[in-house]
Amino acid sequence: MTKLSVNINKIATLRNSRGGDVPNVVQFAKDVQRFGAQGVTVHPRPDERHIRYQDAYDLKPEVYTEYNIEGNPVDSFMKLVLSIKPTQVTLVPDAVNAITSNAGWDTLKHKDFLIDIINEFKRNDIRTSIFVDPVLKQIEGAKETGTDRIELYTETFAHQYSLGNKEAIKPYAECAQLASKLGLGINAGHDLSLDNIQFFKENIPNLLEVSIGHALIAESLYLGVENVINMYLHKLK
Ligand SMILES: CC(=O)[C@@H](O)[C@H](O)COP(=O)(O)O
Ligand SMILES: NCC(=O)COP(=O)(O)O
Repeated sequence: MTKLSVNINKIATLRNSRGGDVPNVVQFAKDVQRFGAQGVTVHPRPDERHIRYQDAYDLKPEVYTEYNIEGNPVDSFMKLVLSIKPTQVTLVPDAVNAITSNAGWDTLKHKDFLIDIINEFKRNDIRTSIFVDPVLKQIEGAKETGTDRIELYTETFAHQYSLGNKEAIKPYAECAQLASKLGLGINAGHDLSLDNIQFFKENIPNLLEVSIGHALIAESLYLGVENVINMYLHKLK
């Protein structure tokens, strides 16, 4: 079975656009777990434009499934994760001003840095995962860092699949096979959706967890809007 971890960054983005507390991110996390999600993911960025550091603390007592905190291990992020002690930390090399994550780690170039950071989290009993492109030598490099898991960066797959190119799964399947052989756990995320998730899952052996945010929230709007319009119409009769 592959676990679904719901990335709730978009809920924070919507809340922040009005400055109040609607929608409430903690309530949303409680609800997705009640509906069956097996994890909650947040990706706090230093500018806190999406999820805020305080949200990550507030979520800690309410996330009774797997709590996954993603981000670039700058000092403030390290401090946050080490004090919350989530189930898993996913290291992502995102630039401060990037709209969203747009590349995996160069695990060869940053090997020593990653080893130090991963050791620190493992000393604190936090499972580690590192965000990587589907490139075999990067998986081998990931193994050298001592990480428990990798997260395959699925943007290219999702884009190519939407264009009808099913061959785009190949490098992911090859990397997953290698990762399994090396004893690395396999997560995946970025732009996974109701359209592509089944095909991805069927072709990736030993897929432990996917984290999904952007598409899942957009799909929830579409799949829920008819119901909400009808509720308004009913009250306006
Ligand atoms: C690590 C990753 O794949 C990203 O998708 C990220 O977690 C999403 O974060 P945003 O919602 O802030 O773009
Ligand atoms: N790690 C990927 C993630 O948390 C969600 O990415 P996306 O579904 O918002 O693209």
